[in-house]
Amino acid sequence: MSPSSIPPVEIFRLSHRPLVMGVVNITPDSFSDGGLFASTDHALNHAFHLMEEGADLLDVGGESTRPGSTPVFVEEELRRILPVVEELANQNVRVSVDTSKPEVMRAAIAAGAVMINDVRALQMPGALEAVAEGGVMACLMHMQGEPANMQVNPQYDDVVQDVKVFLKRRVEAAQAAGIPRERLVVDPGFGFGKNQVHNIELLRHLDQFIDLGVPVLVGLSRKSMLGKITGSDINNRIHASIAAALIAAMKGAAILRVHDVRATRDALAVYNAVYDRGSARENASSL
Ligand SMILES: Cn1c(SCC(=O)Nc2ccccc2)nc2c(=O)[nH]c(N)nc21
Repeated sequence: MSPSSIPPVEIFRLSHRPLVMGVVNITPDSFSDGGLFASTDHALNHAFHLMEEGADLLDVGGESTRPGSTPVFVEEELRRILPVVEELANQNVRVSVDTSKPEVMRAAIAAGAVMINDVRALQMPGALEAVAEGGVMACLMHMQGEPANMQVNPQYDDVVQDVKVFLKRRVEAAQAAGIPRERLVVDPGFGFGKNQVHNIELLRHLDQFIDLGVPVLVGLSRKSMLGKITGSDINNRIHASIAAALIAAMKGAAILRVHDVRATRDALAVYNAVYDRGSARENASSL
């Protein structure tokens, strides 16, 4: 495990690109894991497995944001994630916490989280302050509507421009709240209030987000956008996920949020070997 004593911002300066962020769901109804990780032990076992597979950091979530999911109370979300975040941070694992609630942010940061991954882009009252005071990184993601209704009838004038303008405004709001640009990451939010055409458009023009001047995080792994293209069900989307990961990498993504860490790391190693974008570590095995 790399030392987590490295300041959060260093994540992007000391490592190869794109980074691989492994997904650890601690939600009974979590989408692709079907509640396998309902307990702390299951979650920790999975987390350490993902680190062994080569994850650069993990995204720990205690509230499912699947379409139609119902919100979880603060107490329940804290009960789910804190034991996992504390143990992982103690083991020098870089942990991102997927939450929109300021109270959960503050507790997660105190427990050792180095990033807050907010699908609501720090729009909840108190969220900007929690991250600014916590001194950690933040991922600002775009979502249209709420998980309960976001897929009912998503509408955009121009999905790429509309999402880009939203993210630009959130970056500005975060900077105004005292979060420096080097602690920010943006994310178009695939599947969060987007239909198939919107999702494809966003991936095709992902490079448009680079000029926002902050790293871009992408979460495509196993999502229904890929299932619609291949006709594969949720547990058979690894090939499509790898294809999507490489497209995102070619278009400049800096972090990939994935379920299948080893497969993604291997695919990126081939990509980096050809495009020479990896760190010395990537090619060390060939010396
Ligand atoms: C927390 N979180 C999620 S959860 C949805 C999910 O994985 N669904 C899903 C997973 C597997 C299969 C089907 C759907 N997606 C993102 C993302 O794209 N970006 C950022 N930053 N955070 C995210």
